[in-house]
Amino acid sequence: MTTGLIVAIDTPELPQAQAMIGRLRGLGAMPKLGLEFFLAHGPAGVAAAVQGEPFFLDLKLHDIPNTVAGAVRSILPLSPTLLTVHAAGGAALVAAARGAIDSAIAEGGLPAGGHAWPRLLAVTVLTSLDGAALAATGVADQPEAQVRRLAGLALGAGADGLVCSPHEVAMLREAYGADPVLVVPGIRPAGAAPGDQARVMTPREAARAGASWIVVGRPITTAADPEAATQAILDELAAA
Ligand SMILES: O=c1ccn([C@@H]2O[C@H](COP(=O)(O)O)[C@@H](O)[C@H]2O)c(=O)[nH]1
Repeated sequence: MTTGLIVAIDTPELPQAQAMIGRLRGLGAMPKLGLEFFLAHGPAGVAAAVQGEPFFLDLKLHDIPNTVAGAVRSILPLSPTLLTVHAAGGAALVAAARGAIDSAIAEGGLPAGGHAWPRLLAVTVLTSLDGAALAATGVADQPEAQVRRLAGLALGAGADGLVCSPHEVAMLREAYGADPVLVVPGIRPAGAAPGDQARVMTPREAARAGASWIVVGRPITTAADPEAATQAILDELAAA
C-alpha cells in the first residue's frame, strides 16, 4: 500500500494559503484547508486557494443529522476530494452525510472539473487527546478502544474512511482490511516538536502501519524551506 502526503494549510490569510499551495504544487502532496481558513474566506476563498486542484476540506462537521446533511450539500459544489464529519456525533450523523453525497450523485452526475465525488471520512478520536484528556470528556476507555468503537459505527453508517492517529492504524487494518481510507494526522518527522499533538509517530512509522494518507501541517508550513521539508517526507514515505 502506498501512502500519500496531505499538507495542512492552517492559516486565515488567503495570500499566504495561495502562496503555500503554489510552492507545494507539483511536488505530489495534496493541500488541506480547515475551519480556520473556511471561516475567514468561505467557499469562494477555498475555490480561489485551490484553483481547481484536488484538496481536502477538513471542516469536521458535528451537529444533528439534518444540519450535517445540509452542510455537506453546501460544500459539494467545491468538489473536495476528502471531507470530514465527527463519528462521535453518532451513526445517524454519518448516515446523513452519506445520504447527502449519494443523493447528489443520483441527481446530477459528476461535478464540474472532472473531479471524483468526495470520500466521506469520519474523525474518530482527535490526535490531540491522550487517555487522560479523553477520560476527562467522560470516555473511560483508552483512545484505541474508543477509535475501534467509533470506526465500527462510522464504517457501518457509510463512511468511506476514518481519521485516526498513527497508533490505531495497524489495529484498524487488521479489523477492516485494505478498503477504508485511513487519513492520519499526528505525524512528526524525527526530532520535530509534537506541539499540541498527543498521539504521534513519524511518517515512516505511519506508512508502515498502513496509512492511506498522512497529514502534516506545521513541520512543513513553519519550516525555513517548506519544499525541502515536503520532499524529505515524501522520500521517507517512498522508502518506508
Ligand atoms: O484528529 C485530528 C484531526 C485533524 N487534525 C488536523 O490535522 C492537522 C495537523 O496539523 P499539524 O500542524 O501537523 O499538527 C491540523 O490541520 C488539524 O486540524 C489533527 O491534527 N488531528
